[in-house]
Amino acid sequence: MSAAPKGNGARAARTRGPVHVIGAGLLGASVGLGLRERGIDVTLEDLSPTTVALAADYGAGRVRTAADPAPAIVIVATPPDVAADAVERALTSFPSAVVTDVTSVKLAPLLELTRRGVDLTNYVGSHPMAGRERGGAIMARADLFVARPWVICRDEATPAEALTLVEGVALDLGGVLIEMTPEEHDRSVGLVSHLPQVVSSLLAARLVPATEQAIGLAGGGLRDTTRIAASDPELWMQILGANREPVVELLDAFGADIAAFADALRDPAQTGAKRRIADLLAAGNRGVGRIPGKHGSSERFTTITVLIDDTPGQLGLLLTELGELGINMEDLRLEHSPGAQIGFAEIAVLPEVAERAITDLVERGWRTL
Ligand SMILES: NC(=O)C1=CN([C@@H]2O[C@H](COP(=O)(O)OP(=O)(O)OC[C@H]3O[C@@H](n4cnc5c(N)ncnc54)[C@H](O)[C@@H]3O)[C@@H](O)[C@H]2O)C=CC1
Ligand SMILES: O=C(O)C(=O)Cc1ccc(O)cc1
Repeated sequence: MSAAPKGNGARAARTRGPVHVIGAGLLGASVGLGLRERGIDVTLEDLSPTTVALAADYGAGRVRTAADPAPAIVIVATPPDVAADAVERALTSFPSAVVTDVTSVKLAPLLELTRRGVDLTNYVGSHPMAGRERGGAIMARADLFVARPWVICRDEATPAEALTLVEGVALDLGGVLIEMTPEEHDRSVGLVSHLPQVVSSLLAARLVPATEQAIGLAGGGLRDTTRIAASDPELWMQILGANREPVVELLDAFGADIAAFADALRDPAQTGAKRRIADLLAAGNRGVGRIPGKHGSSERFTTITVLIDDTPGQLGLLLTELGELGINMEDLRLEHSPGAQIGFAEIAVLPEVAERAITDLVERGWRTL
């Protein structure tokens, strides 16, 4: 658990409670923590009494009792395979409330609710594109949604007041609103979230039989491409199962790319093989250039790498000296060299100050890469 950054509370909250959260794990408790920081009354419910008590202990809200007034808004944050059940139950139990859910897939729960004939006037599906590898209330953070996209799936029948309530919660939590149809949403997350999860997991699975010696050589490249392989297999089985059509299509296309790449590499002497390899690698450059940075895709940063002794105080000293030099640090990442008392501080700065930053740091005795 961690506190929200200062400043999110400067603007008056849009949301009027009580807000009721069903499913007090990572997403539910993070919603609760963020809203509580804005002073909004939050009640919690979970299948697990221990989880709900834990989330309440952390300050994500209070456990709902029969004496509580009806909520104005209900947020369903259960696993995907019970999301439709929980939404239906919420709409029935709290007929005056607007109900949203944060499920990672949007079409399957909607189709299931429609198939059951549930009146969906008060339901607006949504999905914050923010998460962590590990679930559970213990991993929750009030600032999880800050500056992250929050997809809202409304349709022409959605009442304006219902939309305003759901958007208000997303904005109060620092999210950036994006409107999409459930189909657009599922195809988009298939590409930017679900395919990467499968690729990362399969890549990391290749490491299982590797020797200790080979693993010992691992660096940033492997870490970057396998971070999300640490995600919860049960949750991902549900997400992938609920979005299987777009994901299978993407996997087939990706498999064809891999096969084409391997064919070209197998016989690089054949005419055009080198060009095919270069074209695929260059397309990767263009693709990665399209991923939005924290200031949007148009402004990207230059990373400078500074070697630091892996001893207390060194990083603090580096940051102080950067401040003295008037260099604004946009992002920071730390890497440790296995087996050596040395670390690498990767500092993102504006491209126009990168050269000066390196010169000035070297002048002060720092080693850069
Ligand atoms: N983990 C992530 O990175 C993200 C997850 N999501 C979505 O958020 C939802 C929740 O995911 P997490 O918070 O990661 O999972 P989690 O496992 O941390 O929390 C889910 C909670 O729901 C509870 N629960 C299960 N069935 C329930 C029921 N019928 N009624 C009440 N509570 C019930 C569980 O006991 C658990 O505490 C999922 O639908 C997921 O697709 C959305 C964005 C990111
Ligand atoms: O790690 C990341 O890149 C994420 O953003 C995690 C994530 C996982 C599942 C979601 O439905 C949304 C976001």
